[in-house]
Amino acid sequence: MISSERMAAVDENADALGVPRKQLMESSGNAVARAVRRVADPDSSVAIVAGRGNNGGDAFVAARFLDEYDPTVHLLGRPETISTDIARKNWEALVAAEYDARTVTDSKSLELGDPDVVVDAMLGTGVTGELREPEATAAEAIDALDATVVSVDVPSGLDADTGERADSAVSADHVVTFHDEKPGLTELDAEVTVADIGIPAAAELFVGPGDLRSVRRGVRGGDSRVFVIGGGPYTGAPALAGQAALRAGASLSFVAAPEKVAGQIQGYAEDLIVQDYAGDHLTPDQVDGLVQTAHDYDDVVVIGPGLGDDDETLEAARRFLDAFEGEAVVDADALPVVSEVDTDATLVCTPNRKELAKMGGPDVEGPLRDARDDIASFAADIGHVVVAKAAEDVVTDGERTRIVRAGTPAMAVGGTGDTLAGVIAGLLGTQDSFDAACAGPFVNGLAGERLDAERGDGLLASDLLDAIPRALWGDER
Ligand SMILES: NC(=O)C1=CN([C@@H]2O[C@H](COP(=O)(O)OP(=O)(O)OC[C@H]3O[C@@H](n4cnc5c(N)ncnc54)[C@H](O)[C@@H]3O)[C@@H](O)[C@H]2O)[C@H](O)CC1
Ligand SMILES: [K+]
Repeated sequence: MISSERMAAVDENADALGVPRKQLMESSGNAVARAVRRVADPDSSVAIVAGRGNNGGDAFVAARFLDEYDPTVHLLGRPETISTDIARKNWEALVAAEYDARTVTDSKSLELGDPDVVVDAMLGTGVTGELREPEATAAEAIDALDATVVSVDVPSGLDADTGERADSAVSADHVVTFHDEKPGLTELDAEVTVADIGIPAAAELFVGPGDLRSVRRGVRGGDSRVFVIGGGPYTGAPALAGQAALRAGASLSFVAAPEKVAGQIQGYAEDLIVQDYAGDHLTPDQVDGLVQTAHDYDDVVVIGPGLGDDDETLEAARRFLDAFEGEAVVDADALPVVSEVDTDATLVCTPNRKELAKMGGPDVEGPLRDARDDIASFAADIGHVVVAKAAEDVVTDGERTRIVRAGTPAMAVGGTGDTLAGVIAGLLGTQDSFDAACAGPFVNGLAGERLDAERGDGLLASDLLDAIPRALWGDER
């Protein structure tokens, strides 16, 4: 089962892996032609009714695989209004090859005749709202025919995710959908075929540029604040995490740190708002105040960077996680307490392989990706998202598991885990925790790749900070 949003991301990931959409369209069209052949007799007449998007594009391809039926193709609109170049190229190929390809500029001139089979390729996952003209009249004309209706991807007018039907949605006898079942088709009274269109499994397993589409929309539309609880023996880590969160879209970034080091942390970056508490390390008596602040301001918390593992500090981290009910990234020294608390918070844990074992997860020798099932069952046990960090990261919420290949050996330097924790936190405020956990290491890794390409080795974690926005936004703005 796959949602339209995820389908679009997987399409884009396939493209990035070298399987372009035009190739997918060719496979889609071929699958539609096979379905027509299954329901048609050798002397059947076939009419194709196509819209102006890729749904129509699939049918233009199908026409080329149905030569023996000499199909009539009706494009609902002028060719210059075809909305994608891959669909337009397939239309132009039909015209150049002298198929019976007709353009219908007004619904009254739609002449379907009396075909035995109709291919409904007006609207697929791009449909929005009630059917407009000429699709609405065309849908009624299709339903009025005594023909077998084969719908491309979804019956036109049906929402692929919810199954909601627009008033004049097409009633299909058969549906050929692509790559995976669509939630909106489960209750449909029609024969549904799921056609494999050659999308590599890697397009779903490896986080890719397609996974950033929804993340960008979220960041653009959102407004999140991050609250780093870190610092003590170390001062750089909370500063890197706090700045990385801003670079990934957080609007404000606070750091709560012991007064002994607060000034030093503030000194790293004026962009951080550093709040100090008494002493030189986190102690349990600070916890209530920190929880109150985090709840009052609905902050995404990052707990752990540079915190230190003093017994009192670990007890404080335990109490914080016990009481906190929001979203938090847990990193570094705070990780071992996660499996000791029963928290209502939504956590994203970011252990490296040593920390993974230390927090009760699998003790993995080789590549983490080979142990992804064990890591997934650990995530399911603790009920939180786990980002197990290595050359290739494993991200899992216990059900879904993705691998992040982005990054370079140059990133094996102190502090890149802190920027990662900050990037995830910066995204968490506006994303589902699993999506933020997948996008975070991908963006952090892309930033490292770009810097490595530009400068070669000697990369510093602090160099990543201003490369994060470009990695997140790509050439989109
Ligand atoms: N991996 C895959 O699943 C692949 C799917 N393919 C096919 O692509 C379509 C989705 O194509 P898209 O261009 O995004 O949108 P549509 O063709 O569904 O429709 C957009 C088209 O229709 C117009 N429109 C939208 N709403 C309405 C309305 N209510 N009334 C009238 N017209 C409407 C809009 O203006 C656009 O022009 C998917 O379903 C698959 O069939 C790829 O071909 C291969 C990979
Ligand atoms: K359709």
